[in-house]
Amino acid sequence: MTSQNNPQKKFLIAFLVVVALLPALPIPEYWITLLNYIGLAALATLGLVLLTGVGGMTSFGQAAFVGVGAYTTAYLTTQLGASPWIALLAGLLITAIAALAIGMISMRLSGHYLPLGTIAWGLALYFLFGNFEFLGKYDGINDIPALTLAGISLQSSRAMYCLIWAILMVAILSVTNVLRSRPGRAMRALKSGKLMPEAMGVDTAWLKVMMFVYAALLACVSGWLYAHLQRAVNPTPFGINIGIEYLFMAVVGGAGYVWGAILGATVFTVLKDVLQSVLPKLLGASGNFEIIVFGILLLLLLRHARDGLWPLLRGLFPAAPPVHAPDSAEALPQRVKPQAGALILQVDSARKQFGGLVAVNNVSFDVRAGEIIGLIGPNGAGKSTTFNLVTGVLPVTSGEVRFCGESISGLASREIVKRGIARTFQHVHLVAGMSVLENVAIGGHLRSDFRPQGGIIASMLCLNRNEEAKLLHEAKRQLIRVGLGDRLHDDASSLALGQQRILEVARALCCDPSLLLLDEPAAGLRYQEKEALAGLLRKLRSEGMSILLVEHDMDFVMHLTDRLVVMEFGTKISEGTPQHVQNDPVVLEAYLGGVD
Ligand SMILES: Nc1ncnc2c1ncn2[C@@H]1O[C@H](COP(=O)(O)OP(=O)(O)OP(=O)(O)O)[C@@H](O)[C@H]1O
Repeated sequence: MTSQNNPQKKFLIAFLVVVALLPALPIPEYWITLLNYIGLAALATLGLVLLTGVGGMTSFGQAAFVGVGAYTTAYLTTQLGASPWIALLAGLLITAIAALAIGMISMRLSGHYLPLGTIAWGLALYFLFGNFEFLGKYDGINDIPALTLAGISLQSSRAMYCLIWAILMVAILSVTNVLRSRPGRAMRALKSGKLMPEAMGVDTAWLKVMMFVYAALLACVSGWLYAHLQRAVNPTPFGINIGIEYLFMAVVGGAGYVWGAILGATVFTVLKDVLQSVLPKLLGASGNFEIIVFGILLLLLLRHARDGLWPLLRGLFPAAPPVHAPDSAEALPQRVKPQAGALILQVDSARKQFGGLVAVNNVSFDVRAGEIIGLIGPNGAGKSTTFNLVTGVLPVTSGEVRFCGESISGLASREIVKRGIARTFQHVHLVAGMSVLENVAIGGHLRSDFRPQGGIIASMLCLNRNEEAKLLHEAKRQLIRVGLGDRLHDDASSLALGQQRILEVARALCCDPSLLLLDEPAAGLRYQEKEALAGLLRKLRSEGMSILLVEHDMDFVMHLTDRLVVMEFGTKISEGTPQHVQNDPVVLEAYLGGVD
């Protein structure tokens, strides 16, 4: 541990001591009960932080999974006499299966269809609880036994407080561990869309389902605790309006921050409690007036503090230490690179039609190992479309793309990067709020000992230290290689555009590619930045890297590339050395409208 993280550690220890000592202090029972409900709500909200705040997937159905946990233990303990701890395992299993099934359908929805989908299954589960005879219909199930742990009864609310907050702290720690590791970096990358994470080898659809299951399991534990605290369940606390309340807590606390779950749950629960007792007295009538106040507060919050309250308070607390790369670590395995001059990429009569428009018309060219090839042409010539055919963003209409002799036509981006083609983007795709080092580490997503689910579980339990050390060390090595070794811990979005593009090259290098594909790397760069980028690409070529770049900047490509492929109206019109292309009348005609 460095001295840098000592204040953070001290703050955390102080917080944990306060949380642990609270039940021993002469605090009124009422406050302990309120703290219990805050803890339960924070646990369910933590799942939404992961799902909505980190992953960008809005769910109104979180309360339904709280219900699954609560009803499973209520039924098994009262009707079958099962131990509550066995019932917890059963609840987790049922939740995992249900969330897997629901997630596989709803996580594929995008835009407003996803929240609508979550409302649909949230309502469905609510009515299921209320209509099954064996679950007591709308009356629910009573006489749920109190929990016992190692022979000690947890009947009192102070005893339940200890269990609820201990579980909440473990959950916070597990989510924090995940978010600071390989699968967590992929999760954090999801918010900006799936294009970049898929290009780094992330199976985004599966990762979203895993996040959904993780969030549902947290809700299930909250429901299990609720049932044994309340000793009775009915469908009301698991309805869609409570799902909206959890979402409200996540937004109020700060949907992108794990500690925002506790803050949001505290603010909401306390405010609701106060408003429910004050407003009827003030207005002289009974009713759910607090909902009107919450609506107004939410509007004000979204207007003035979109990221919730936690970012406003965060400055008062010591910052979390940045993720560090170790000075030495075992090297990650590297693929065997093709011999210099070997044919690695063959674009063979590739054609792409968008309806009646032929964007790429039977284009053929090759790339050999150790070459820099430029793909140029006027606006609308079909360069980006060709780039997308090679990187798997678009499928070819006809023709073939082969990499190292294997056909890659029709493969998804994440399959193509697996084979050794890594890319950068015309409009840089970096994860804001994440350090330069962690952004580059996303490139090493596939270079892991763990498969996706295994990776999440290993990260939760801190079993991934060795893997993380190797990965972060590799990211640091690539950053030093491209000349950004002194910016490791800066926020990636604080870099100048030229450095951001170089960062993208480092991230692509972290994929261990045989071929680098760069989409307009010089776009928007100043002269010195272009010089620095060209110098880096020459250095990579001298180290044996093959590079294919799409570019508009003639000066940049003429001084850098070994060969150029020129396109116009979707067709290849010339190919050869920069000198040859520069003097080709067909090219001059395309660019300047004639040799004169
Ligand atoms: N998804 C799409 N749907 C329909 N038409 C498209 C699509 N993508 C590209 N096109 C069309 O295909 C043609 C080639 O576009 P493309 O973006 O590949 O050209 P480009 O050479 O990269 O141009 P620029 O240099 O301006 O980016 C254009 O006429 C464009 O409008």
